[in-house]
Amino acid sequence: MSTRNIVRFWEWGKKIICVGRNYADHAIELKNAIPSEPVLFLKPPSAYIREGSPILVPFYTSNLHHEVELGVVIGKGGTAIPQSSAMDHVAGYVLCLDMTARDIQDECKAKGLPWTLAKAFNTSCPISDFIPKEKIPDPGSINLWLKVNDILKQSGSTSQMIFSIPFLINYISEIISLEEGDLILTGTPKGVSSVQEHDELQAGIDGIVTMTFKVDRKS
Ligand SMILES: CC(=O)CC(=O)C(=O)O
Ligand SMILES: [Mg+2]
Repeated sequence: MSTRNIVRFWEWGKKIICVGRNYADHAIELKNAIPSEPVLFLKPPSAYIREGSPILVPFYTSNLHHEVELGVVIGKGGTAIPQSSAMDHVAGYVLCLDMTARDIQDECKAKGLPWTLAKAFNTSCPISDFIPKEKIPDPGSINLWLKVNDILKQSGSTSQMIFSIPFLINYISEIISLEEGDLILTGTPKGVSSVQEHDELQAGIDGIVTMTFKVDRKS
């Protein structure tokens, strides 16, 4: 691993690779088929925000959704990384929100267009502090939750993921080489819902981290 400080990986401008429909209960709530292979899409590094900065509602949506997800921070790059050594490439984790303009995503799906406008806008990837790998010995068995204005909306265990973290690292790195500082969003459990200007989103991983973000509209 390099001497760069991985705890500020979001400043490096590396890739954000997102996995969709990785929890059957979420695929079902949106009436999507349960995938037999991972569904992948990308966000640009300009999507990152940290606590203290607001989530900005894009002007073109009237249905912005939260999706709480475990993010995997890559510490050592590679291509076609075998599942057996995949966890050696992980530096740590972050809690992430995959903010999604659901109305636009539905339109894109209907027209067979990519999800860029729905998923990749500025502020669409709020993240927590970096969590070193040692703090989560079993990332396949942690509980993620999200509240909107103190009301619990999402609560799910990473044990419900269809594709495990080693499987995803292998699958993604066969297609897109992974680099130090890349982030993989591993999908969201059920309970996604609409957020409005002035809402407060609080999310956490039980016993590990919490984070809070306000929703605002660009003036
Ligand atoms: C339907 C989606 O938006 C897929 C997605 O991002 C997920 O986490 O699942
Ligand atoms: Mg998602």
